[in-house]
Amino acid sequence: MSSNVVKAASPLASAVTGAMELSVAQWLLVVCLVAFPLLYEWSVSFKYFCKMAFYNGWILTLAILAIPICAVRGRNVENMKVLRFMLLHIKYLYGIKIEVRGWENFNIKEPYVVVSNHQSSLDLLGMMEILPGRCVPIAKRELMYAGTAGLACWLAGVIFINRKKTDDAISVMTEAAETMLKEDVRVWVFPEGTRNHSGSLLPFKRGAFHLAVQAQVPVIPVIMSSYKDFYSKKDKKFTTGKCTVQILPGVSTRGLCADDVPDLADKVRGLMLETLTHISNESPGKEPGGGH
Ligand SMILES: CCCCCC/C=C\CCCCCCCCCC(=O)SCCNC(=O)CCNC(=O)[C@H](O)C(C)(C)COP(=O)(O)OP(=O)(O)OC[C@H]1O[C@@H](n2cnc3c(N)ncnc32)[C@H](O)[C@@H]1OP(=O)(O)O
Ligand SMILES: CCCCCCCC/C=C\CCCCCCCC(=O)OC[C@@H](O)COP(=O)(O)O
Repeated sequence: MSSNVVKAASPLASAVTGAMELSVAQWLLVVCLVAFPLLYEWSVSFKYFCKMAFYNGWILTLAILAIPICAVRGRNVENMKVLRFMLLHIKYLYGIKIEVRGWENFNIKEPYVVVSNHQSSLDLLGMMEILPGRCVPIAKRELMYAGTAGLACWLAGVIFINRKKTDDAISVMTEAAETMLKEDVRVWVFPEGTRNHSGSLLPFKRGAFHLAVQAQVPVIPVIMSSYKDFYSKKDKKFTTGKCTVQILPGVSTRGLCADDVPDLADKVRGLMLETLTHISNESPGKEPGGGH
């Protein structure tokens, strides 16, 4: 008898469950199709979080494609080209126009050290726009553990340093000076040592300049203009916009020794700060050196 009741109730129960499932699905659909775009347009910070989440998610996804391609060659600086070409389109997805000035300053055959300002993880876009051949960035060790992106970076020869252990970091960079010459490799360093979105430059760490002096290669400063018009982590703002990337002429280190490093670092920082101020304050549409 009781089994009959269960039998009779079960079609009803499954109908109720089905209706509930449907309504949950419908709710999800409403959230996705209506609430999400409304919230996206209405809330500047929601848009910011979505765009940043997609940025990181998309890089992690692209890395899944990049890993097998890079793995064929093993750990090799030539793999940086693969990452570069896979990342170049992201600026279009985000409506960021990048204007590069001073390309000719990269026309040096031998190795050099690139130093650039570091505002946010979006710097990756400016970096990939101009990354010279056989050039690897120096990155904090934590990035190596960023899932698929970390593995892709490792395969592309990114040099990881442990910022918590100065001696280790210095010995990795000293080794890099030898590798640069032996294997004809260029190195990209963010001498501020951390992200800085103040519109100015933090005091420079000296590792990049020791590296250049030890290898006796030029330092090429690269400055990416302030993102303030389209991106602010503090205000949770992320719109479309324009960024100017200026490559400055190389600063020679020939004949310099370790004692000259502080002056070299100060000189390069001065040049970069002047350029950063200049390119970040140009009114939109105005050409460099314009004003007539
Ligand atoms: C398609 C899919 C793609 C998937 C993924 C794709 C993703 C990416 C693609 C690749 C792109 C990756 C981009 C990654 C960007 C990441 C950027 C970063 O992580 S920035 C953070 C790390 N970088 C740095 O920190 C570099 C700058 N730092 C330094 O140069 C530092 O000096 C140091 C790290 C070497 C040491 O720092 P610290 O422990 O703070 O000590 P200091 O006070 O700076 O130095 C102590 C003294 O030592 C002297 N010194 C420094 N270096 C050397 C050296 N090489 N030789 C001799 N002496 C050295 C220094 O001058 C100090 O002495 P003093 O007397 O005070 O001058
Ligand atoms: C399964 C593990 C999942 C891990 C998820 C990690 C999510 C990260 C995903 C993608 C990585 C995007 C690569 C961006 C490269 C830019 C790196 C960057 O800008 O690092 C910051 C560093 O320069 C300075 O660090 P701090 O400002 O000192 O802090």
